[in-house]
Amino acid sequence: MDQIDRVAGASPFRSPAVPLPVAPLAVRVSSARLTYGGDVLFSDLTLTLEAGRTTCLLGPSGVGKTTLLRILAGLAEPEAPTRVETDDGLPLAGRIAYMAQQDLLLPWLSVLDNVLLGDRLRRKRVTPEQAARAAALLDRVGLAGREGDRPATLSGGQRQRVALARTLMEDKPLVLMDEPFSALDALTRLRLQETAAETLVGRTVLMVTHDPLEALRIGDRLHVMTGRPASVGPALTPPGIAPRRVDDPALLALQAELLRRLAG
Ligand SMILES: Nc1ncnc2c1ncn2[C@@H]1O[C@H](COP(=O)(O)OP(=O)(O)OP(=O)(O)O)[C@@H](O)[C@H]1O
Repeated sequence: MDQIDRVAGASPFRSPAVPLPVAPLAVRVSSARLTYGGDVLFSDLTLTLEAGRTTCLLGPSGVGKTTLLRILAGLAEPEAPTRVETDDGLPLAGRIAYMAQQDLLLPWLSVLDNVLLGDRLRRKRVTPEQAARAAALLDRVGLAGREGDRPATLSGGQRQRVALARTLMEDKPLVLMDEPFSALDALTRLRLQETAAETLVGRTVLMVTHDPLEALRIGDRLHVMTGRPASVGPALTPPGIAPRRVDDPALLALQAELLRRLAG
């Protein structure tokens, strides 16, 4: 219980969240259609991401959650009449931070340089302020002191934390995360849910997860995706502000409802 109380309270990582000035952005995917080899994965699927809110997407393995995320990221090509729209009418390109299921760290770069990868790819000079922010994020994900190490010397969970720090480092209004905490032990997972919730305040986030309690802790809108062709069910909206306590009775009641929806 002590440990649960601790993770339900203040974050044990030392550095404060780094507030980033981005305007909230609402995004809507509608009439989405995608087929793989004649198999209709989804047809006429709609999902709305409210501005500045965290939407969690759950559903059975293989239903199409990653594919939907990849459509938003511009990495999968949907078919007509799919529409991806933003409330400011501007394209999404260049305004997305994407954390894939695989950590996608570059093995020849240090941990710190992997966190700074976005700026490197944009060929921008890394300022001392950015390097300090990257180091602070590594501290927040529990990797202080590992800045100079290569990814190969880290465990799977540590690599996933570097990928999370890299995603949090990106100053983007839309953040897409595909099972970002799946490789972590239970307590680290709870702590990093808090770090993500605190650091992503004000961003529009879509997070895929298989963990109902995780979705209830940090999601504002929870959707279950089911069926073939798949559809996205109505939102479940946990009360209060993320990160919510794991022992909140309201969350436990909603968890039962979520499991019912997952069971179909
Ligand atoms: N590039 C591809 N070519 C052909 N089929 C694909 C491709 N990508 C995904 N699929 C198929 O589409 C379906 C949905 O895959 P997707 O990865 O989106 O599911 P998911 O819900 O994210 O699953 P999981 O929870 O296991 O990650 C699966 O049947 C998968 O085999």
